[in-house]
Amino acid sequence: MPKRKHIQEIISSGGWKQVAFPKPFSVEEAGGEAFEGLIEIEELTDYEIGYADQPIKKLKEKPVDGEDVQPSKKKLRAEKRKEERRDAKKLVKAKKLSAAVASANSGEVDSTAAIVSTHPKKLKKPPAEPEIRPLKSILKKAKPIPAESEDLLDIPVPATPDEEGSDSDWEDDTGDIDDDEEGLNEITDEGMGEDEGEPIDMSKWEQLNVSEPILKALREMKFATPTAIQESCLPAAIRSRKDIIGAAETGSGKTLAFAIPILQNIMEDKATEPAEREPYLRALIITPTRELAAQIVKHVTAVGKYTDVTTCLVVGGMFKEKQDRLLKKQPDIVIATPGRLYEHIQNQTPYLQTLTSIRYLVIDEADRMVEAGHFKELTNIMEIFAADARAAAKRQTFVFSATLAMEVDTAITGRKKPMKRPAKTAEETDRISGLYSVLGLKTGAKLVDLSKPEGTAGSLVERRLPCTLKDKDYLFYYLLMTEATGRVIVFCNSLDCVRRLHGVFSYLLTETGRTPLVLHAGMHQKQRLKNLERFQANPKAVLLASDVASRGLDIPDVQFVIHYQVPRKPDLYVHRSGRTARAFKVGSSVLLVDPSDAPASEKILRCLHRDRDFPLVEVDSRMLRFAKERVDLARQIDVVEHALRKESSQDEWYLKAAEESDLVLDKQERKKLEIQKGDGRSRQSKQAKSLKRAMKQLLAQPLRSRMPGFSHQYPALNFAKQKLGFA
Ligand SMILES: Nc1ncnc2c1ncn2[C@@H]1O[C@H](COP(=O)(O)OP(=O)(O)OP(=O)(O)O)[C@@H](O)[C@H]1O
Repeated sequence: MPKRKHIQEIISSGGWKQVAFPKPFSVEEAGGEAFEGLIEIEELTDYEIGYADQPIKKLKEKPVDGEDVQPSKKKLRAEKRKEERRDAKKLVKAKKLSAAVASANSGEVDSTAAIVSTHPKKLKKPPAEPEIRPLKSILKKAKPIPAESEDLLDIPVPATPDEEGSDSDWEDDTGDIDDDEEGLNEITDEGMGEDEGEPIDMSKWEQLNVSEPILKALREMKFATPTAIQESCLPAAIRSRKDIIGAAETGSGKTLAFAIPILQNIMEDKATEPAEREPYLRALIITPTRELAAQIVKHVTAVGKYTDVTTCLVVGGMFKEKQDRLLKKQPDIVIATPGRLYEHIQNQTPYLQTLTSIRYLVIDEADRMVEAGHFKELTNIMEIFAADARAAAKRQTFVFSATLAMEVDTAITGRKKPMKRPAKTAEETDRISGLYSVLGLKTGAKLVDLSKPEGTAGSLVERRLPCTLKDKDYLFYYLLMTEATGRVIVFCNSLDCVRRLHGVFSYLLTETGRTPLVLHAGMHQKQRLKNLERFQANPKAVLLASDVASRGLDIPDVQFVIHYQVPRKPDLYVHRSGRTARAFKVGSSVLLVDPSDAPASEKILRCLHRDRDFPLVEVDSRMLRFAKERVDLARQIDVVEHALRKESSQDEWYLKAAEESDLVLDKQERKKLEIQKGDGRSRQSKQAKSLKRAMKQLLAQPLRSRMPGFSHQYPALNFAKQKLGFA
């Protein structure tokens, strides 16, 4: 319904002028009684109307060129009339206010006062009269007033919806609306600029000394509060510039716990250094995987968006020449994997020749980085750093991981009763103290260990599904069909396992819109990144991965992690599971435990201080039957497709070899090969087609209609327990 417009005032610079009628005026014709007694009709010339929602800003005066602008007599009369009206209004308002105050003091509710409070527009006045201020603005601004200074306007009148946003003073008070006049008026009409969203209170970050450019980015990212690890690390890292050893659960924001101090400290360094100083490499962040390095670049760039700090990614699988070009731009921070970084050092890439003088060093996933036998290059790099003692003394080092404080080398046999973990100091913790010497940490480093004995994220739901090797695929698909229906990461211990699962489930999952993607170290880097992008783009995607994806990857909304094979090391279990339940969101992890996995599973429980096994996944036997039916068909398709692929590649190889050695194949041989190339005529090809048709039919049948009475609630029947004798 259109809003009725309230006329606030009419200002005229003209005068009243008689309206002439072409014929004598007739009361009857004009509408009868309403016009009785009418003598003449006059119209007001040259006026402007002010509506409640559109007040008059200023009367426009149009001076004639070369003339002094003198107000006409008519104009002066109009001004006078306007002033008289204003005075009269003020008087009425003042009386009403006095009445309101009197009634407020006496505890009575005065209806007149209520009207005043609900129509603050009527309190509007020219700026020259500050003694009458809109109630709402006063109430909003009201601070406790000492008894003796209480004045007439301190009336506790609640705001009404009508008042909301109807007064520009009120909006000025909020302090977060553009103070442009036009804008204010627009917002007044719409009511407090709802589109702007709630202002974000960043005071928690401010208390940690985070500077404005970083605050601005955090505000945009809607990160209103620091996480516990950030809260604990930032003061020591920013104010005291201490070395930091940080351990906290997966997905708890460790990246920003080092990224913010580094950005902030670099900004401060730049501000205090002579402007003419040549750019130099200030910080180095080393991570175990390329994907993680690329992700850290993104995080640092996002939070450093409003700073002048620059970054560069240096990882394997990228053209070295391109990296050389990027390094020539003299970035402030290099984020690298150890192998490629060391290659650059050996090749004497000019910008990295000043590497030892870096002020900030981060070793992310540090426990993995210093593991014996891994990252030999890192040891070499650390030796280069250690050689310059003066630079080392000035350097601030950050060492982070979710499993930094975990004792992972517990023997597989002989389950011990979990012991209460004693509090650790930096030097007491074996794994951590090892880092001191390897990474050249200074004494007095701040140890922030927020990791819990149970190791995994608090918001993670952990379960297990015992199975035989034969049933593993069925139960795996059962999970994908029933519970793990969102974005899922499936971890395997070997590349062979990843490849096999991809083969078996490729067609089946693709048909249900969940094309499985693979990620392992044996792939081209470009394909790795592409698959990760595709995984992030599909909310139902399934990623079949090796442990290259287990650490650090922060993919939003991963609903489920399935350990198709139990990891052989407990810290890997923590990291794999940590790809879900990130940033305190809920997520699930299931261990598929076949008999060969049992010892590793035991080890995990022991290391993570669990006194009982993970709870079991409940399995609905009827649903499992459908899973079996589909998986069996999928396996057949895989066998035939595999044979086809093999044949086709053999033929191609044969033809190519024949071509290269100028062998002339006779017609018959060529024909035979072409038939076998599988263009729909070969036996396997036909078989594959018919199997796929069968699969389509199977998938087209809604599960519910095939199971009368099935309610999609899983009855408490545990097929696995019963069938496999784990009950
Ligand atoms: N203060 C914050 N408020 C809200 N979200 C945050 C905050 N800090 C970080 N995050 C988000 O939380 C997620 C996890 O952060 P991050 O990747 O740094 O975790 P992590 O502790 O390094 O995990 P992992 O141990 O697996 O490497 C990211 O998406 C990050 O953007």
